[in-house]
Amino acid sequence: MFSLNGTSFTNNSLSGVSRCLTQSSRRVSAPMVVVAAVSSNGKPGDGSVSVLVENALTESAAPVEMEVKSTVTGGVQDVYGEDSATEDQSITPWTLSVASGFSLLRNPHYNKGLAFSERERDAHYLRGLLPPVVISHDLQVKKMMNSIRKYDVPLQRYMAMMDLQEMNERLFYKLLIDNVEELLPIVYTPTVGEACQKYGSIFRRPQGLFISLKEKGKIHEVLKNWPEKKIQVIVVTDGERILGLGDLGCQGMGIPVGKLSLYTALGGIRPSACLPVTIDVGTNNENLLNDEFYIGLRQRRATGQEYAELLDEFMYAVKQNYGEKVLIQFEDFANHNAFDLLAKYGTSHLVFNDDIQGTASVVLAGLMAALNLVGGSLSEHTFLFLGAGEAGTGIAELIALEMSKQTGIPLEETRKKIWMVDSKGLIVKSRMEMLQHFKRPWAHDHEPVQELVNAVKSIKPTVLIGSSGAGRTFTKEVVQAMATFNEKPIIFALSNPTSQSECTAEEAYSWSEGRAIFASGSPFAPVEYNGKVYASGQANNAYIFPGFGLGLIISGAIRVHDDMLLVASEALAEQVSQENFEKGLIYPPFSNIRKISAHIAAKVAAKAYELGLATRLPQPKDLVAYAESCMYSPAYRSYR
Ligand SMILES: O=C([O-])CC(=O)C(=O)O
Ligand SMILES: [Mg+2]
Repeated sequence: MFSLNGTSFTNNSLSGVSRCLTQSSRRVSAPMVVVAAVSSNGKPGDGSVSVLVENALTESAAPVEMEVKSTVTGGVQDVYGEDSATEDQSITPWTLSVASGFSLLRNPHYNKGLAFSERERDAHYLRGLLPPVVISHDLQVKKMMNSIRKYDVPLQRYMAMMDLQEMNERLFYKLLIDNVEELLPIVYTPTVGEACQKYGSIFRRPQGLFISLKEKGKIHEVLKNWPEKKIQVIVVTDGERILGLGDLGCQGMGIPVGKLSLYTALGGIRPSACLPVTIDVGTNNENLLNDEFYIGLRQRRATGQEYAELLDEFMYAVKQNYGEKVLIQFEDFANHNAFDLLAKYGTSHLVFNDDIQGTASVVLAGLMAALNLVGGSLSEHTFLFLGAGEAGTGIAELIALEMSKQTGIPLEETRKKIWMVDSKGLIVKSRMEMLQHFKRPWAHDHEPVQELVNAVKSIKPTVLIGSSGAGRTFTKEVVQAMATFNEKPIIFALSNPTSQSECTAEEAYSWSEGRAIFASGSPFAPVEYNGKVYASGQANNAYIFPGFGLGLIISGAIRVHDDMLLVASEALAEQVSQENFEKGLIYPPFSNIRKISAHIAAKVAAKAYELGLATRLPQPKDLVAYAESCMYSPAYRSYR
């Protein structure tokens, strides 16, 4: 037992410490959690207890350290844990794990490797377990980047990053944040796509929860097996449409893991609040079914009622375990489920489909910015999509909505400025009967047209967007056609990873004689054409979802609304500087992403308050500053 500000606590009631601190200390203003309480003399018994507290929302703000003189009779040494009670009293108030010595070095959340100070080495039984040198966090980053750069193969770099995440979480995030432009293509598209294809062979330790048909009826209990209790964001896939790579079944797990590492690095959500989930209902991928190293259920995909029941059980178990403010991001579901799931759970849960809504918001932002280069308003442009799935129709709908808001013209009319080509050609009224429901709003009056190039010549779009998942479909003829009737054709090749991109940056610039305004879903290196260097933007939902999620969390939003997507687009477009425009860029550099995310979060949160969907009251006055103050920092905490 020990006492703090006149209140006594036992080992297992440390949650009380944070409440006491929150109530009584003037140094602690935001909701705080106790993250470590240790006796500084290193022995059970009398001594002083040093308590570390930090912002309960996102493990942000430099941790406040308080020295508390007290009597420790129960041996409160080397106790680490997190209090989840600050936010939601219904969740188990205190979880603790004991780590010192060797096990502290093996615990990725608390391990600092060679950065443990002399005092910490004494206090935590680390003497002899580490070589004598003590190095700084910055030097650790430099050292790690040095060794990662020695690998020539991107997948090896990916595996080195995953190993680091398992070894020292704060070093992993500092590396990612400090070198975001270099490491994004490793932990995210395109390399994450290859990692998913080979996930069975490279799988080492679970990084998220696998919920398969075997877990039916037990999902509530399965969620309890996850070590973290205070979850704020779940990214879930069923692996049926991983990027543009198709059905990768259970091996799709790389996607939720990658997306959530960006939630932390780019959006400042604390790692322990993130839960990657893969729902395994089987796979229709014959290669995987015949692969002896495949890690998923060896059966064809369950569909219909069996599928719906598993998803339903999952959705309700999530709400039961984590409350109604947990954000569930659907990722890389096939079209036929993605739209239905969003519609079904959009009114009962805080859900967001990144491929439909996140992609839409990022593309709309790029278009808003591109208008600065090409002129005209959104409704003066004509759009043609190749691919009428989640991304294509999601983007189209958001563009139509924005046009309608800007002009007052009804949505049914603004949609007529947008055309789509799918695998059967131009979507036209005569095909209506045979069309899936999400394609129907885009069936306009026109003769049937089979080929994309003929559709381009006939519709004469000012903007061409590829969202088909099929690579190399913007041929020379297509790009040249765009360049004949547009001074500056806007061309977005959104499909991922790079192998599925509709065309390369080099093709877009050379075939349009350097006139295209080009952006792609996966990154391309700058291109030299006729002595001039062209850098293109990455129209990837990674610009939006981290800040969007942060905005929902800091406002305590209970539902996602389309107007939040529109303000997120505006916030992103506002971050494109004059200097960026001068280089022909329509997206800001990723190196500014945390600032960008804070701006997106502030606008999304403001919209949540305006719409009456926010529950965290009162509304902070300066939402940008508040968002920034809530963001997770990978700085090491000192354990004294
Ligand atoms: O993951 C990415 O790079 C973008 C995305 O959501 C997808 O392609 O499905
Ligand atoms: Mg996706």
